Amino acid sequence: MTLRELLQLPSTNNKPIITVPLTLGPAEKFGPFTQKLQQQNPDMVEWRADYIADSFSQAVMWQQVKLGAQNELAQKDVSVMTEAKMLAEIDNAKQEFEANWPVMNQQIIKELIGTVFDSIGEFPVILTYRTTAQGGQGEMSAVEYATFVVTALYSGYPFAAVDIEYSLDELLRQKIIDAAHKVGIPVILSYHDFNITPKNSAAIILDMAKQSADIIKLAVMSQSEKDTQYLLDVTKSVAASISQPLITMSMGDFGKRSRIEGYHYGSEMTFAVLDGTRLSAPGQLTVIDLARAWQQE
Ligand SMILES: O=C1C[C@@](O)(C(=O)O)C[C@@H](O)[C@@H]1O
Repeated sequence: MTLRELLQLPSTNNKPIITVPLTLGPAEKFGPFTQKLQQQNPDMVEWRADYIADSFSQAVMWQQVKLGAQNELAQKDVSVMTEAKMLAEIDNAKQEFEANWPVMNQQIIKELIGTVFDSIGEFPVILTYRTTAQGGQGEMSAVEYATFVVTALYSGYPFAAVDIEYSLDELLRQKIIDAAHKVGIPVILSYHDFNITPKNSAAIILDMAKQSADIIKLAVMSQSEKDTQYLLDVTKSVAASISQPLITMSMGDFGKRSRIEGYHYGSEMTFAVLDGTRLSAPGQLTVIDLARAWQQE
């Protein structure tokens, strides 16, 4: 089965799936992104939740509640004794907040996802949260991260796929895979190396293909034309020998070629940006650049 078929995307040409990362933070508006998205019309959007979700974490939300209560108190004209008593009460309220957090967290995550789906309309969405250790922006612990992703999967919103990193703790990884499969969402198992192109890239892909994931992705840093050609050759040599669709790319300037030509070697998706300022990985081209390069093939 091709990746297009698996993700139920219409097939308009023989080109790979173009996915645009959505990397908006909490203070940013969706409008300009949505407008460009509709103009440029890629196949999919990858919601990089790590750019925004931490702003709604338990610690951040408690700080907001606490600050609100403290500000209210500061405006009241109360004695030192009363103030001390009320401050102690705020601290007690923390326990109540913690007890209520799981339900609040579910509601917050659902609202956040609702905003994303409302903003990008009909475009299929890949859910990705990547921690700083995995090359992303997220600061959640592995457990918080897994809770976030599983909650998002169970939110009822129809994600087209979920992306998880191969380096994630195996038990947590399986928990996410099981949750995704329960609600019929395909899993992209990803491997990133932001420094080099590992010499054993083929073995890494074959190893990942043994896991119960539906799509395999490898993104590695290219430091030379040779690295990029190696990655393309590896892609060609393993794409047919694994049962899942494969996505590969060389990151960095040397790797740009792989984002254009990868599909000739068996990579079925390429990531591109709507404008040159919002890269989610080094070396990404714009959708317009990609189209131009394909016209010249
Ligand atoms: O895994 C990938 C590929 C990527 O790292 C790239 O190099 O284009 C960009 C990420 O947003 C995405 O999750």
